[in-house]
Amino acid sequence: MGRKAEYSEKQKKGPGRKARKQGPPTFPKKSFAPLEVEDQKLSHRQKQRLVKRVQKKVVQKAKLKEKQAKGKQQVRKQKTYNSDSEPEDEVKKQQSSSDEEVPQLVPIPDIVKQKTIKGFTDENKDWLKLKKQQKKVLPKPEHESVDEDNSDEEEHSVGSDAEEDSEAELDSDSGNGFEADSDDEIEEEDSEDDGYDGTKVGKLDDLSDDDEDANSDDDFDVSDAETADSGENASDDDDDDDDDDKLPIERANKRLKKREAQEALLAEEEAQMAIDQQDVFKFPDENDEDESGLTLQEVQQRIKDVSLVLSDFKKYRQADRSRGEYIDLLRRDLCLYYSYNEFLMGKLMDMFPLTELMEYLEASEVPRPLTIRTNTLKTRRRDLAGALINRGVNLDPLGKWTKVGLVIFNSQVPLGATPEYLAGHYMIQGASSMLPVMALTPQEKERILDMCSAPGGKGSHIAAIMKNTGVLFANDSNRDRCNAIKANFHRLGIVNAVISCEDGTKFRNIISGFDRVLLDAPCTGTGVVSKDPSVKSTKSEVDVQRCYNLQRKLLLTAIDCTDAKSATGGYIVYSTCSVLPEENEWVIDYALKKRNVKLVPTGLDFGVDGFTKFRQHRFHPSLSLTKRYYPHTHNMDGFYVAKLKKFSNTIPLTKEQQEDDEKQLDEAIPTDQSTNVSNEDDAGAAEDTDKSSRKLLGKRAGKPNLTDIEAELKKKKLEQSKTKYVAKVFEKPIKVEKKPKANEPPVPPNLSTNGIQEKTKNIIDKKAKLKKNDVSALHTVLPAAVNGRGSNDKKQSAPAAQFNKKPSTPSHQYNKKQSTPPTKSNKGQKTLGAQSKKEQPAQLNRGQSPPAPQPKKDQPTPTIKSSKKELTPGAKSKKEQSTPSTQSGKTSKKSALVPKVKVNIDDLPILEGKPIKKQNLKHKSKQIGNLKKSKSGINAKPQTGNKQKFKNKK
Ligand SMILES: C[S@@+](CC[C@H](N)C(=O)[O-])C[C@H]1O[C@@H](n2cnc3c(N)ncnc32)[C@H](O)[C@@H]1O
Repeated sequence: MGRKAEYSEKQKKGPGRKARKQGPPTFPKKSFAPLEVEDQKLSHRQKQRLVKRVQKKVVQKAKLKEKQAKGKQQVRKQKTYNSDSEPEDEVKKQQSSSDEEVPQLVPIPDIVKQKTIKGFTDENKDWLKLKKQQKKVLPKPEHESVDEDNSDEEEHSVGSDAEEDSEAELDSDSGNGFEADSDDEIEEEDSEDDGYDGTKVGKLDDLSDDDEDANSDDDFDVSDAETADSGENASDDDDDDDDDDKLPIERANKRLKKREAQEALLAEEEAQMAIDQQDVFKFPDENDEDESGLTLQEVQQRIKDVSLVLSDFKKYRQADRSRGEYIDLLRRDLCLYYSYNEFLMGKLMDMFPLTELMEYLEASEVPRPLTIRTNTLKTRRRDLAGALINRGVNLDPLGKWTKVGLVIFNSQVPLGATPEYLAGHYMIQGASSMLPVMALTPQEKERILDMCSAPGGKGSHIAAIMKNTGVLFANDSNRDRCNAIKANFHRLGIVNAVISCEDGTKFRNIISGFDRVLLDAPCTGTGVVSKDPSVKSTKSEVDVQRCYNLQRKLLLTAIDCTDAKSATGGYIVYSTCSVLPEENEWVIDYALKKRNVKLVPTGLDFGVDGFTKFRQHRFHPSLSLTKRYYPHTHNMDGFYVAKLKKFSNTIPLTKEQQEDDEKQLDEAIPTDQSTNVSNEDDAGAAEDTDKSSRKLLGKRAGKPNLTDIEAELKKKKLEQSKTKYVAKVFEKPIKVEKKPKANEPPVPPNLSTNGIQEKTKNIIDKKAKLKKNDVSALHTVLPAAVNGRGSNDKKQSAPAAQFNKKPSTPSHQYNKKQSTPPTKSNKGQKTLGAQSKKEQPAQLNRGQSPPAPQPKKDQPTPTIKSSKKELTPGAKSKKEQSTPSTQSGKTSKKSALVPKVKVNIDDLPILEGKPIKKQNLKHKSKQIGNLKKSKSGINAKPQTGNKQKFKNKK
């Protein structure tokens, strides 16, 4: 029958050398467990080791138990603090899980490599080590060195029958289904040896549980010693097992961390106790005069303290102090610390919760990042960025929300003077300024109005999106700022724009039917405090009132200028750089009530929703569609954007209602206050207010309307300024203050006689005629004014008029002033009045326009000529009359006694007070020169001539 077939499978040889090379070794602990099962397969040596190991294990476990029993109580205490101290099983688990990491953490020392080169020549030389030296190394106290050397030795011992052993282990592995390869098994063997040899191994040798147990025996001693040394409590014992596989430095580190954690915990407890126990914050005494001597740090500390009290008022309050008192104190301190006025700080405190307020205030102290907008009419952002980077500008795209914005981190060149800037490749513009235009979503070929456009940042953005098609109307009421629009549009290559300089509130009478309107309204600028810190201390309630009234007027006009039936648009975007609800939500809420518009989403996917309520006020719920931007949340200036859609061109109000609205806006009184006024005052007073407000409207057309409060304030200011003015410059004339009866125009004292008044009137008439450039009339007029009182009249009445109107300084106002008085009186003035009437639709702007001052400029030239020709003969009489004028109505007799020169010098201060005209000044300085000469007795004759010239000229 032959021999029986041998079916028992041959032992698997396992992966060959090539396979061994692959992958890093892994050492799951279980792969070493089922040794009993595979007992028969163990080599003799292995069996010996196993026996040893089991013996040692028993001894070591007994020791361990003993130790644990001792330190149990202390360990428990420490467990709460020490997350690392865990039961033995867990420790083992941890160790086994950390096993895999160990080989990576501990590199094979060079010594080992050298040794392996000696002992082994195959690919295993890297990890197989000679065992010979083991005995020499064992006595070494240092764990690390022992570890290293040990490993070498044991590797060597394993290495001697590496192939066999590994194969045996692999078999066992395959039987258990674990993944360890032959290398792992060999390592395991080595580690076991280490354990038995009682050496501390810090790397591969620690991988098995048995080894840990074995090693822990020695380690206990060591760690005990260490614990004793460091004075640490017994809780460390728990970690000893865990620590076994760690280097001393790691163990020290662990202890340090533990200690730190404990200390932190204690500190926290202490702080909490201090808070709980402290007699919190002592409210400063009102009579305490140390207040003024507080340092900034002390103020800051007090802000913190009061904030703490307010955060848990019941707990920390001082019994006799109300919340209001704390809030007041906080407001004062915040004002002091951040340099705000109380009004604005109060507004901000109303808007933000305390913590957010602090963030807002802090953020407002820091300037926002510098940003630029690519002008897509001329370049692409990528190209621009490249060009600027080449110039040493460090930049980045501004954000995902914009395709044209770049943020500048730093620059070696001034960004307002690079060739790219000059070529119009970009506009320096705040990030927030791009938002309203994005919300407007301009379309090509549309008709768009930018109602308050200067200096043209947003306007030029609109034009760029329109790709220079359609028409952009860029309007601003300020002529100087209009020039800035012009300059920017030129630079940026905008060719589809019409720039106008009109009062926005009147724009509906000029042109309407726009597809879209952007109203970037004038505001208090409370959102741009970091740019203009003066806002913090200068803005008052009056400013806010004035702004929001103007804003409401402008918004209604913007809506009226929009065509609801526009095929592509019918949208209005309203924006401000203010964070105050009065200038934002209130304005929109007002427009929602007064016009056929509704709020639509802005299309901006970030920003805080607008308020639907603010303190006791409630707004239309759709106001949540509007967006707010803050420096502390969006790292951009405080800003507000709302988008309205006009759904009907009809105005849902009767004409009367509209007029009422207009009136109301012109009165510029917030509803609450107006009711107060009407309640408090009688009907007559109310009427008066009405009239005055209408007056204001007339005078101030095109300018922000004044509230009653504002008017009052202005009055006060005016009076103050008068006093100042009088004291400093016009002491003499004002002293004379013999004001004519109420209805009469003020007449200077020296002209108080009827005849002189008549002559004055005549002069005014004639001069009005002169403005018609009637030179022939001039020659007839001037002889009539020969006595020069006309000029004196002007001298004194002009300043009077001037300081009455002085507080409103802008040039357009000045021009207006010039045109206003003539309308009140005679014919010549009527002509002027007619002129000004013609110009009225754009009063502000026209007022600013150069033609208005021209007649005055022209005036002196012919006067001088004529004075030369015709006035010289009457010089004497002039002197006689003009002299007393300076002596404030005293008799001509006295004046006759006064030396001529002195009189004229006395006149000089009056000249100083006149409106500054360059021409006048020139002549005056000449005159002064001459007069001084004459005073010194030189050239007496020409002096009179000069003086007359001077007077006539005036
Ligand atoms: C916030 S700025 C406009 C900034 C501009 N949109 C930009 O992006 O460059 C407000 C402008 O409104 C102008 N303004 C003030 N009152 C106005 C009025 N009644 N009509 C038209 N413009 C007015 C101011 O001259 C100022 O230039």
